[in-house]
Amino acid sequence: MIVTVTLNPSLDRTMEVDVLARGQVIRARSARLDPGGKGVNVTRALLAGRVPSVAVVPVGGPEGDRLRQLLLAEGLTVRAVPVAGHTRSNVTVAEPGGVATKLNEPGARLSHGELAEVARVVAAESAGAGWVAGCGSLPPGVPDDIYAQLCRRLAPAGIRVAVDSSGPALLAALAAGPDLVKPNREELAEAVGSPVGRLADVVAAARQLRARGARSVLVSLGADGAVLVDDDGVIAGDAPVENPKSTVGAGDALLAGFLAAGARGPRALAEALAWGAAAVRLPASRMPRRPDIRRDIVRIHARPDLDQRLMT
Ligand SMILES: Nc1ncnc2c1ncn2[C@@H]1O[C@H](COP(=O)(O)OP(=O)(O)OP(=O)(O)O)[C@@H](O)[C@H]1O
Ligand SMILES: O=P(O)(O)OC[C@@]1(O)O[C@H](CO)[C@@H](O)[C@@H]1O
Repeated sequence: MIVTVTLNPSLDRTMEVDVLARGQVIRARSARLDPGGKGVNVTRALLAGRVPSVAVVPVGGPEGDRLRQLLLAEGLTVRAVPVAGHTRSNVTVAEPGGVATKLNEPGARLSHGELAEVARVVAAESAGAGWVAGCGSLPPGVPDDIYAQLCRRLAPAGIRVAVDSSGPALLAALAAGPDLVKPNREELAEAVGSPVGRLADVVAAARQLRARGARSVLVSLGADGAVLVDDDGVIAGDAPVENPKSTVGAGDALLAGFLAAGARGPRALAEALAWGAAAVRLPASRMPRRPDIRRDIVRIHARPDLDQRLMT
């Protein structure tokens, strides 16, 4: 069982346009609504891969009701904690070739009591779970060390914690020794305070995160694939996609695939890359189902070329 915690879930509205031009009225070719938020997407991907998972989310207002309905319609197991603020709506403007521009709201403030209730539900759901994944940005009112608190609370029970976040929330989590963190290239650069232009920079930065407390670091690198730095060393890989449709949620699918495959070694990295690539071939933040996943396109590099310059 994998429990996901999304403190700042969203309704994700995606509009397809020919070209995004600032200051213009742009007529969208199509619009769709998906349930969103990083942990929510991880549970959606796990469900599609038939891996048991439950999503814990605060929900509020008509937007929160809609989010809950969409999740239930997809067949997710959801523990929705009612809150006073309204669940946010995030907008993606999708251009041809998989170029996505995202506008993410800050999200509704969570009160101290609401956060305590979410924590109570997470603790209850986590009993017997293999992993708890804390994913995404923090809404107003939530302290930066919330993921660190999660690690400290669950570690004594032998429950492993994965954190996919950015900025101060990621930095604070490191100090509590998460079993896994999944930064993308920008989040990694921000965490170490220097750019990562080559694979060698990625590896050095990932080692820094390990030195600060993370057990394993899975870095997602867009079209450049992903790198895993853990107790066993460094492995990298990629899975080329010719016609990317949408990269939104690809990092969540990657994390889901990694956890589903045991979160260690080349097999888990390969599965992660297969799930990430499959998400990129689908529109908006649709999560891949089993038939969408192609393992034959994955390339694993046990001894990656560290001089390699990153493309994306
Ligand atoms: N253009 C692409 N071609 C092939 N694979 C891709 C491409 N873009 C992303 N991927 C796959 O998806 C994974 C996640 O992508 P990325 O690094 O953009 O994650 P992210 O920024 O965390 O995404 P999100 O926050 O939207 O979930 C990559 O590690 C890779 O496996
Ligand atoms: O604002 P955050 O929490 O960083 O990211 C939220 C979000 O952009 O992430 C998901 C894709 O990974 C989307 O479903 C959602 O809109």
